[in-house]
Amino acid sequence: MVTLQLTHVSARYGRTPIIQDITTPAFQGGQMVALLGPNAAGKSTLFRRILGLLKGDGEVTISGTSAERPVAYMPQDTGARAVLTVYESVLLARMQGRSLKVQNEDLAQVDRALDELNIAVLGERDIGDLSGGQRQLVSSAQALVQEPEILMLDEPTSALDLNRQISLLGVLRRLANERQMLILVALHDLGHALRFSDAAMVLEHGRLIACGPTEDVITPSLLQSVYRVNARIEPCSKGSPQLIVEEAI
Ligand SMILES: Nc1ncnc2c1ncn2[C@@H]1O[C@H](COP(=O)(O)OP(=O)(O)OP(=O)(O)O)[C@@H](O)[C@H]1O
Repeated sequence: MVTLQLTHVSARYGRTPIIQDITTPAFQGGQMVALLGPNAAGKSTLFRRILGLLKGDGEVTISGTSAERPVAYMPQDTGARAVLTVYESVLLARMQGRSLKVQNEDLAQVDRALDELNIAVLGERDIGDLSGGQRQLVSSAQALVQEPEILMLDEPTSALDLNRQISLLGVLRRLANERQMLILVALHDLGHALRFSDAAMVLEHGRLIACGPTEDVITPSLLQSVYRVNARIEPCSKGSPQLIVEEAI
């Protein structure tokens, strides 16, 4: 099974340190891990460091994989401008790093990714003509179609309506289990993190200040000190934890 572990990981832009000394337990395939923290905490920077796009001290250890490209990444900026249809753009994402010849399996995986995300009807549309939310779902499909063992998504729900936010996170949750895929997902909605993720990591000013089972990590005191809101967490009638925000402080 794939695992990902960070040991004293740092990253900088030029001379400015952004991420500092991050050490995590070994996250495993099948887990959904929420990457949390306020704006500018360093979430996207940590993704880039894990991908090897940024250098820095420390070790990013990925083990238990035989794939040449075990990681797929959906960046936050999904400003797609190429003149491609949705189907072509997802197929192109699939073919990155593979042989040039498109096999039936590649086409089947494109259909599967579009179906999973409920966007098969958009297949023939030009990506440049899509709405922001539609484009964001296509970006998720572009990452998913690569059949990664580790899937990293940077705020994949930020442009989606409520139905699609819940649907997407539910699909990801299921796929993590079915494919024993490790999903790392940056989220601003802590209610979604509570509902869908097994574990959470919280960054503040580039440092990891909490990491563990989500319900242990998202507490009223963390909400106060890191997110600067007064909030409480109460079970809903079905027993799952709900976040109730009272005020910004
Ligand atoms: N290319 C860059 N060059 C220099 N500084 C950068 C660069 N990209 C990001 N930063 C800085 O690094 C810090 C962390 O940014 P990052 O995008 O990782 O935060 P984030 O937690 O993903 O934020 P958000 O929730 O707003 O998306 C910020 O202060 C940002 O201004």
